[in-house]
Amino acid sequence: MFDAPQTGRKKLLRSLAGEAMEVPPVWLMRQAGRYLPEYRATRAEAGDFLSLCYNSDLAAEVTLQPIRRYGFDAAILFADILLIPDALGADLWFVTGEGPRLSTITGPEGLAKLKGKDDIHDHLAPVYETVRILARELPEETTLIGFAGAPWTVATYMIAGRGTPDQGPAHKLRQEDPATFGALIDLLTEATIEYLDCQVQAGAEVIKIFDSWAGSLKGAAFDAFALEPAKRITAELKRRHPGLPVIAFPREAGEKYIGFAKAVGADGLAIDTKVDPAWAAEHLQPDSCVQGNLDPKYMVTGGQELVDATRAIVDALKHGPHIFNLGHGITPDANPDNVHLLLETIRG
Ligand SMILES: Cc1c2[nH]c(c1CCC(=O)O)Cc1[nH]c(c(CCC(=O)O)c1C)Cc1[nH]c(c(CCC(=O)O)c1C)Cc1[nH]c(c(C)c1CCC(=O)O)C2
Repeated sequence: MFDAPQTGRKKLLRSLAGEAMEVPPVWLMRQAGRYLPEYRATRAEAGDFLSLCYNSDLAAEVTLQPIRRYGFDAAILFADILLIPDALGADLWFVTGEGPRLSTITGPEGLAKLKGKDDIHDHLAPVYETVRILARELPEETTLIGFAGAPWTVATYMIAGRGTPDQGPAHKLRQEDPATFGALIDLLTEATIEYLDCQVQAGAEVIKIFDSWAGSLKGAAFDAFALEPAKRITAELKRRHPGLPVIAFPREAGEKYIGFAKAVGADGLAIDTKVDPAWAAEHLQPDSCVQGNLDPKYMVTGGQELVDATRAIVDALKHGPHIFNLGHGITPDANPDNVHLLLETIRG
């Protein structure tokens, strides 16, 4: 931690290597999204969200749009965490205004219908091609982030067949049929390793693991199904690609954020809006680069409140490695001008 400055290296990689910076690197979750008119136009051209994900040229185009408009320090591959279940054979579709729908897994028969961990690549080839295009086309100072959902979060959608407020169906399977549940987590862990390995081979420089529903796992279940899979994925990716930086995002982990990055072997830890940045500086930054955590609501409302909240986060985290981001994705009702205000506040 706190290495000597490595000028010349990309800013985001310097933060992940442990360097504290006066002006932190910045990117936003969902920075390519519906709040941008150019995204809405490209999405209309693609037809629907999934067609956009699997159209390499258009997916690369929407990834580049926020980089052109704002000059963020990182671009994140445009794809979705649910492409893995799609590749494994769980039919996936999106209902406009509602969200994802998939076939459900309620027992061993549902699991048996899925493909193996090595049978996903034909389906995911367009994603790897998107990464290759981006590796060629991004400005040299911009870091390319690849990603996947964490096994638990992806499993919650595969088991319920949709998003759920409390991940109830996944908790039920976990408790009532631990063999099926455990086998699903193992399959997802192994498939995710192969998927992310291919993203890195195609040119992704950093990997982020999104565990959006980690907070609904408590105690030993958190350790077994949020921490352990992230640790397995990180260890295997780093074995295959020594030096690869990994960012973990066990959203709403609360006290369980403490020690998570170290236990997993992650270089960065993304924090949600509920975490106090001063607490993160004290408890999390000694172990890892901290990424976060402005409330996305400020991107809708803007003004002096946005400026003050942004400065408070930068100040609280400036003595250690920090990547500025939101605590969750930017929303479709965000005002694109507020992103300029955010960047002026951070960069001066
Ligand atoms: C749970 C989850 C999903 N997807 C994702 C998560 C984990 C993070 C989180 O909690 O937000 C992650 C995700 N989704 C998307 C990305 C691309 C990278 C990025 O911009 O951050 C990433 C990293 C694009 C997307 N994924 C989705 C959109 C909106 C699609 C559109 O209508 O154009 C985008 C830009 C769709 C999506 N995808 C998913 C849902 C529940 C929805 C519907 C909700 C919504 O419409 O906002 C599953």
